[in-house]
Amino acid sequence: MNNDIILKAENLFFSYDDENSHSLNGLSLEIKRGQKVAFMGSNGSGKSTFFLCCNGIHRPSSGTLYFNGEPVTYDKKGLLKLRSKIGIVFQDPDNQLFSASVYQEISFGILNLGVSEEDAKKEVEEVIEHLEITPFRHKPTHSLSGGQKKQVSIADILVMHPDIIILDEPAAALDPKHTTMVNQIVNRLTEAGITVLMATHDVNYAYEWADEIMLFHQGKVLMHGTPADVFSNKAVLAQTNLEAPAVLELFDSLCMKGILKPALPVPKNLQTLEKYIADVNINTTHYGGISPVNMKTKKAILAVSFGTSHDDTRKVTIDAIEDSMRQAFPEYPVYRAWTSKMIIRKLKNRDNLIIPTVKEAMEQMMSDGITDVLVQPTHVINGIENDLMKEDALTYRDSFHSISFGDPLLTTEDDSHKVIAAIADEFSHITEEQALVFMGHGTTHFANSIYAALDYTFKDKGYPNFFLGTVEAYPSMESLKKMLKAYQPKEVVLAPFMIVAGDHAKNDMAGDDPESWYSQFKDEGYEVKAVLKGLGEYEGIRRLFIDHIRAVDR
Ligand SMILES: Nc1ncnc2c1ncn2[C@@H]1O[C@H](COP(=O)(O)OP(=O)(O)OP(=O)(O)O)[C@@H](O)[C@H]1O
Repeated sequence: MNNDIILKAENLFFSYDDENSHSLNGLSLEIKRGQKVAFMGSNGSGKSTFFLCCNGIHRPSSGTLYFNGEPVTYDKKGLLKLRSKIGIVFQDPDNQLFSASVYQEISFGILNLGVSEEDAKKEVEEVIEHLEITPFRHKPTHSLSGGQKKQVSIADILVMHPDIIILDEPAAALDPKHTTMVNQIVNRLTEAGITVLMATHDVNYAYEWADEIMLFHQGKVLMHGTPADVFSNKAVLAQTNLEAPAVLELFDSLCMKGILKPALPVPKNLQTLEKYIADVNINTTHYGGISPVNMKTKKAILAVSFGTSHDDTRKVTIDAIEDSMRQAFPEYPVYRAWTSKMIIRKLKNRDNLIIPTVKEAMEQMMSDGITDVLVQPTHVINGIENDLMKEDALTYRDSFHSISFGDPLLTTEDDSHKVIAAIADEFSHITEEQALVFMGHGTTHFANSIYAALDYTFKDKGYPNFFLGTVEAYPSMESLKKMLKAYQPKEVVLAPFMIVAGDHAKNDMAGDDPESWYSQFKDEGYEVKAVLKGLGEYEGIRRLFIDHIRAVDR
């Protein structure tokens, strides 16, 4: 037998009553020397019964138990040897402690082994000191606290110099302070090279402590392996009524949210997870998948737009933005994706033009061997479109080394200032007698508030005659009318606050329909002029998108 294996069970059967119900039901397992093994599984799955077979309290009806490679014989000599080398610390110390004084209790076993009183005294004193029993060593055992009794019952076993210590739920009924103390003692046992087998229902403790988990189910081992392997097997956990440890659950959900990279080593404890979180740059836009080891980086930009069916405006807006990306990043191929399925369908039917969705573009990049994706939306705000686009892209997070997201146009305060500067540049000819009124789209998403904020910032930055309203939300046409009445311009100049000058700009803003902004402002008595120029046509806006890519290109 492999010398590393200290204990081996081969097809053990054991029944308490009739032969039809087996508490051990063909149990086989191997324990490596010096390991910390957590025995887990639902109540009644056979853990304690196995332990009792290990020190001869029970004898398997069939099968063989090997200790240090030798089959265990359950005769008197065999049992004496077994009990001196494999010690059990029972769950309830009252089932174990029977001597009146602490000293008598600890020395009982070793004296029984035939060790001289003098040598026994030396051993007992050592254990008393090692396990910090000195402060209560002169108390009668019955008056000790639960934690102190546990210390003495571990001392009982430790003094025999066992090769294996079995602990049955060592922390049961202990308060947190005593649990920590017992855990520290257990750590010292393993540091001393003793093989420790522990039955526990505490998944969090077992996950962090154990080298190996033995998962019992109906009298045999259902699964064994490293804590990470066992606890990530959801089917096996469900079958044995176990929950995943909190640290794993938390790690999983932080990966799902894209906050941590799934490629990180699975954290062994909360401290490691805390470190991962501390290392996250809260402004991070990076999501990672496969390991970069030995992988050649091939980066690409994915420009994601809502889309437009108007070719004239597309050329000077979306196409122009993508062209400036190519110019700014000549080393990266630029891919296109649109988020409006309706427009994609329309172009396919009308012009037989195929525009990829985000998912299709991600697939294409995968097959082109792209390893790192810089996704740059041309969306104006961080609204629903942007959220959904990110979700779609992140479906592929495990297929790329990294996926990074540049911000939509209006994200930070600095963006607002730069957008205003770009507008001021574009409309430097606007006089005080004119009101420049922008039409934004508007949304029910909370990000809509940026429109009103920008309108406020126009004024704050010295442009009292710049106004921003939305077609679908606040600020509405009604608010604009009130504000213009207060400003009293001679002429209203309308312009879209959208990347393209498409349907909304052409119809809702500049159309002849009585409901259009053009008609409504006319009805209010203003001279009205419409400038059909999408934001994508402004050089300053295109530059801002490039800045946003640069910010996430690491
Ligand atoms: N003294 C006994 N007499 C009869 N049946 C018993 C006895 N002890 C245990 N059993 C039965 O043997 C089976 C295995 O019990 P065992 O105590 O070994 O399980 P366990 O995994 O240690 O459970 P727990 O997590 O509750 O400690 C159960 O069906 C139990 O009812």
